[in-house]
Amino acid sequence: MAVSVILDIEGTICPISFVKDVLFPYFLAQLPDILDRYTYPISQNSTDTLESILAKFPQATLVSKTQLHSHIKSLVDNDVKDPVLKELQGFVWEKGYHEGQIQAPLYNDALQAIGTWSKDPAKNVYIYSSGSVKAQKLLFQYVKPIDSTGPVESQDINSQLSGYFDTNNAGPKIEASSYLKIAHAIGSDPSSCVFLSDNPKEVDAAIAAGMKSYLVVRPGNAPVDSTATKITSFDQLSI
Ligand SMILES: CSCCC(=O)C(=O)COP(=O)(O)O
Ligand SMILES: [Mg+2]
Repeated sequence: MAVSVILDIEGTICPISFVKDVLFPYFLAQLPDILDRYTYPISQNSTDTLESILAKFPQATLVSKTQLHSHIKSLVDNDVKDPVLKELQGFVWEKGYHEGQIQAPLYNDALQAIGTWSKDPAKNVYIYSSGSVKAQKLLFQYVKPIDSTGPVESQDINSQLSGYFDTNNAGPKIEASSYLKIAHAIGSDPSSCVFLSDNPKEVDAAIAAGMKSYLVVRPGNAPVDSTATKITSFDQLSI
């Protein structure tokens, strides 16, 4: 039976430091200029893509640039996996990736395994991240091996992936129902799915849905208390 491998991103295939030290600071640096483009309160009927995303933040925060900035910054500072923030971040990071300021460092074992699995007719690789589908596609368009030094040409590995899931199209990552939804969407029985993540609550939710799931432990990840089977490299998997 075909195996569907479903991968988390941050802390699983790329370091948390890439998100915290590169993506988030880039986003926060762009934010004041982006908020300057609009008049306040933010319109609920705008045809402008970014303004229509901003309009989804709580109404009370839309009254002034200062209040909206402070709300968004607090979500980022506290690493809140807020779907509206994640949608906005995808659009803001786009410029950084396209202009060559951002490249995504992927762990070598993950990069190699994705390449190998994608060539195997009995395996498909999917992504399930809190980052929006737009942000996921950008990240996989501008990949570099984690150990590369100096400027390297980005690799676009989107063709190796069979589908993308986020909290908008699948639901919260710590609920079993989201994993059942993904299995249904990709036409796989949960028992044929393997989910890999650094978050024990996500691993537990996938197992509760009937999937196999492993906790990925990477350098820089916070210590976790979990009874789930742990791996430190995708090389340790036999799937
Ligand atoms: C692909 S978007 C960048 C990462 C991000 O914003 C995020 O929240 C990642 O969370 P994950 O579910 O992949 O741990
Ligand atoms: Mg993660």
